[in-house]
Amino acid sequence: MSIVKIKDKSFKTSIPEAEILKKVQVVADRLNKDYEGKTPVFLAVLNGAFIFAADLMRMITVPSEISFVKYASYEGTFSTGSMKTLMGLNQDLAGRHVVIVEDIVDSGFTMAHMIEDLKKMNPASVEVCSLLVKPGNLKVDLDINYAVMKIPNDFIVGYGLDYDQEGRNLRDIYTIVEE
Ligand SMILES: O=P(O)(O)OC[C@H]1O[C@H](OP(=O)(O)OP(=O)(O)O)[C@H](O)[C@@H]1O
Ligand code: HPA
Repeated sequence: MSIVKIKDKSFKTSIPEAEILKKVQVVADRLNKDYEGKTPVFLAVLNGAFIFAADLMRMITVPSEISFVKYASYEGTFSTGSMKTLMGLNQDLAGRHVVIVEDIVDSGFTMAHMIEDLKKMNPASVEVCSLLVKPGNLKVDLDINYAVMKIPNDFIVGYGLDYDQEGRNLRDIYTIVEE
């Protein structure tokens, strides 16, 4: 086990890269079977999903497209507190089979919001493919058809996920060490 320090916190190895890749392959195999003949559009959510998306897409063998989208927050200028807007989507999703590629579903609010936004565009279907899910922290009712791994509620970094924007480049996934 190795320990890394990022800013004021320490993290220990919890899921090595080789194990992650084996599990991503299992989900990629399912996607290849389920989306045969459908030419899905994968929508990867920046920033966190960039590494997962790169590995997953190289395991996808059916004809498909990928786009990268981002939620931009505008805080403090609305009476409701904060509002998030989907950015970077520049293609018509009407009638298309959409697969959202996400690094983590934690409370589930981001995914619930995104599914709602996408459904307004009349896609043929919308499914979620998330590297990680924290079932113990879900605050909304979500159907995550393609979850690579389920993990406890602890804060994690690495393989695209950050702590205060750092640590995304770590190859393995690390869990916070409570002091
Ligand atoms: O289920 P939730 O509680 O909504 O949390 C999950 C979201 O939080 C993280 O994104 P973040 O806004 O930190 O941006 P990032 O991808 O740039 O790190 C992560 O990438 C998910 O999109
Ligand atoms: N780590 C990093 N980013 C996150 C997490 C986490 O555990 N949950 C939601 N975004």
